[in-house]
Amino acid sequence: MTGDSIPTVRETAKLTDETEKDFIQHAKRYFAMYLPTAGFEIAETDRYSGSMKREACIIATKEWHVGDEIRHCSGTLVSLTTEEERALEGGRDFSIMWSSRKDTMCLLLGPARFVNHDCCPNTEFISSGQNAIAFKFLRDVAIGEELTAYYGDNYFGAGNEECLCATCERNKTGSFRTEDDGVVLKEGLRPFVYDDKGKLIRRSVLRRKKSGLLTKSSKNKQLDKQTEKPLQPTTDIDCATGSVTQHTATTTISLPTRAEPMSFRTMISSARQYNNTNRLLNQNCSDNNMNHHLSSVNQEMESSWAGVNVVASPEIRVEWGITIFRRVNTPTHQGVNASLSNNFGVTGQSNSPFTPAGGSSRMSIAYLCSNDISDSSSKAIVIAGPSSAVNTQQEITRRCKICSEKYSSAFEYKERRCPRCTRHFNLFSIEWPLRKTPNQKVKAKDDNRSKSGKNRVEFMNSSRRMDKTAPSKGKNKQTTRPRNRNQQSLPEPEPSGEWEPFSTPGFIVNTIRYNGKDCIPSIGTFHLLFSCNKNFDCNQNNKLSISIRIQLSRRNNPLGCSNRIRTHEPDKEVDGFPYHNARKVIAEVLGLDNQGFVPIFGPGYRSNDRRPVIVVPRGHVLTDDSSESDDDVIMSDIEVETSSIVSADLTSKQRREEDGHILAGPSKKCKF
Ligand SMILES: C[S@@+](CC[C@H](N)C(=O)[O-])C[C@H]1O[C@@H](n2cnc3c(N)ncnc32)[C@H](O)[C@@H]1O
Repeated sequence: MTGDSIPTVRETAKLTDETEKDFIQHAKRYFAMYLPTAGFEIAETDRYSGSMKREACIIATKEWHVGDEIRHCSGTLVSLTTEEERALEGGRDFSIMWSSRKDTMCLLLGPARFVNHDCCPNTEFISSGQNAIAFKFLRDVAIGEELTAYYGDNYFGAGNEECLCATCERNKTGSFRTEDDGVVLKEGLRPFVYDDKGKLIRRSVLRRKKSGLLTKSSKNKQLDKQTEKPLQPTTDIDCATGSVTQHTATTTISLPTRAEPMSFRTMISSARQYNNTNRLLNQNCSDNNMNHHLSSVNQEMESSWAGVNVVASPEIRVEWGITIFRRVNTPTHQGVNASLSNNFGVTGQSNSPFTPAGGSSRMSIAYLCSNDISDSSSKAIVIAGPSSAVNTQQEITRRCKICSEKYSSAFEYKERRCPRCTRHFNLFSIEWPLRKTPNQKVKAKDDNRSKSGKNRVEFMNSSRRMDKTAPSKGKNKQTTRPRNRNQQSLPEPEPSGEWEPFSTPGFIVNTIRYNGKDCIPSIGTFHLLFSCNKNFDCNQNNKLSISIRIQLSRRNNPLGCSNRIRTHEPDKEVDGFPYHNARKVIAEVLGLDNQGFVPIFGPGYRSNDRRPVIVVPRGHVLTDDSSESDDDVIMSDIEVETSSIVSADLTSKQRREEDGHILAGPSKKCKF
């Protein structure tokens, strides 16, 4: 450590009284996801991107009932200037909403922004303080069910014609309607087809192409906010029968004039605007029908899986519960592929780089495609239907012993657990979807760690924890070693392929102090990033201010990806650490042994390989007092010393070479 005084994040990031408060509040919004009472988690889905890439969604981790409010899944609305709106238009997918209250376009930020739209949603937006929103349940929701809300009548094109929600699928509305595109779509398939060049394309895009509506230039046209048109008729869909009734509403909203039909970001009515529709919709949403639908979907999945074998290349890219790889499949097997579980999402053409449907340049898509799918040199994975002669070299499909979902054995880290349940276990030391409440000591089952009696997590305050743990040995990171050198966990497959350019300037965290002790991250490089909302997220008042991420480089990343340290040569020491269990290593490094540190990833979740992580002592974060969630997270005990990153936009190769070395600019320290 150098220097005595440690500037705070406030100083480093030039926060004012106002923005510092907002900043912390916003960080807490994300941290609240990890409270035992949160009742939801961010998961992944391929529903809204046609199995070509993944998007985030929110799923319930506990049962919710009509009228319940889910306060921890919150978000804030930040007004956008016209310039900002334009800037966002071209590129990344933020949740742009029209707020009638503010009378302006806004960004919805915070975990709430991962709630997807459904025409028959199970939640509705509710106000949760000034500029903040949360959700109220309109139906009972079971564990594992996706939480959805109604964005508006024209969010996904006029009358939501491009909507991909489960209700539209069931009712053959939105993107699932078949009547006017001349493409025969088999029952059960997603609304994606192959175009003349053999590329997989969204049906609505094909339709527009054919009708001459979609031209290159039209894609880039800016939103013309000036044009006011009457709100499209409100549509009531009977979730059960699919019958549609239209009502005319009196409110006006802005509609774009661009030639490209209104697409995702084009139009959202405010939370208030959809309420009437929503109420009507929900009168028609019967749980029985839903359940019936769900069970038929399950059956469909089940039958699609029967006889399906998967042949994987030896090089499979594994990220935190997500495997992304190039795959090949034939159109004749679309039906099978479309029904596969989350781990098998991508459909593409053999030997041809994949082009995202609709030319979308949304962030999540860009990441996934450029990482994996467009890399034509990467090895392919073949999904073959029942009739094919298949080779079951490496992978077999398994059913998770915890959640019963099917997954590929290639993604298995712990015995018979799917990636999601593994991740959950790594985070919370208890099986999905449970979370321990403070003072609850749960013995981990079926896990090596419980056998050794180690790694049981107790919740306690920091003073008790510090009493119990041995002081950190040595100040130098190179000399800090874990106590248990015998601890081993399964090595993971190394990711293949290039890393993405890393474009967010920020800081390298050289040291971490916890409760005044030197806690030097010996493994990997911590990047404390102060990024503006154009990149990830922002707080509610200062639109271009910071969000916090301590990001770990992927190589040697103790917390990112699968929660294990990646070594190129498993079982060898990395900076003096011989084993792979990241959480344990961090705990060791921080002198906290097995008391539990929680890797937290927050803003930017979707950019899968940029897992923003902050290390927060579990005892601090996971209090059970949801009414005072703002005070739950105490970051002040963690101090970090940073160097500014002098170079941005590194290529993956540069990044690999320069990690932690050349990049280091002037050294700074900050304290939360
Ligand atoms: C507020 S975000 C929701 C979170 C999003 N899935 C993500 O990963 O960022 C809105 C975006 O999600 C996708 N989305 C959500 N609901 C959808 C639906 N019913 N149909 C099509 N796309 C949807 C669209 O890409 C939309 O722009």
